[in-house]
Amino acid sequence: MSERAQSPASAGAPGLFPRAAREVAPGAVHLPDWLTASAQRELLAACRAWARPPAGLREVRTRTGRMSVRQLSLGWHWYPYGYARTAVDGDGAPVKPFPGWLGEWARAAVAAALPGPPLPAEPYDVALVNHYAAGARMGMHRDSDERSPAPVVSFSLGDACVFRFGNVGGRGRPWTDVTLGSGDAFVFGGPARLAYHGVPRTVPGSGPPELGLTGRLNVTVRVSGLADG
Ligand SMILES: O=C(O)CCC(=O)C(=O)O
Ligand SMILES: [Fe+2]
Repeated sequence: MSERAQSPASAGAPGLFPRAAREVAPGAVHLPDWLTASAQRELLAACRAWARPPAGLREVRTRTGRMSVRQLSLGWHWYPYGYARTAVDGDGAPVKPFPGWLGEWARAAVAAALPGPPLPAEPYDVALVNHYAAGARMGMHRDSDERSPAPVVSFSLGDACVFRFGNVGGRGRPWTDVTLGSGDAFVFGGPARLAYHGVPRTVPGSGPPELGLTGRLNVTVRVSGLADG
């Protein structure tokens, strides 16, 4: 992997000695400490505004039951198992817009994590925000409702978690467990784009106290591949 580029979000941070980027599987790269403390505060403030109704944080019911995370969407509303323009399994309100700056953060992370392939031609247009209270988890799944092969970019805030990154063949082993901490980014594209992954546990109380977040937030940024309008 080439030397790590600096993101707009981490450029110029004084005294920051980032842990090294790590390719967990071909196409899947962990970028520790990708967001500065101020970028984390900015993203958290945005999440708090997005979390409010209409089309705010909600419980998600899947085929197999209720998810323990609470979730909201931006750009397109994800529900099991598709995308809509309104919170069809929530309050029915129009989904909040996807902010351009978040797409720029995602593209910067992709450029650093996967320097070989060209950046996606289509703009990032969807984000899913998940809140993990103590005890919440996410089972092994694939992000397969998008029609674009563009890499998924995840940003984490607050409590650390175990992020389990598996394979494209099924929910089982082999997998690699990665600790995602506050400010970390994780990119999965190319041969890893449709790999199974999940969050078996978080570490309650492990987030940076000065951030003031209880639990864990994860924001995954995606290209829907769906037509506008
Ligand atoms: O919380 C995470 O780190 C992963 C979230 C995830 O896999 C998803 O939203 O599809
Ligand atoms: Fe996912």
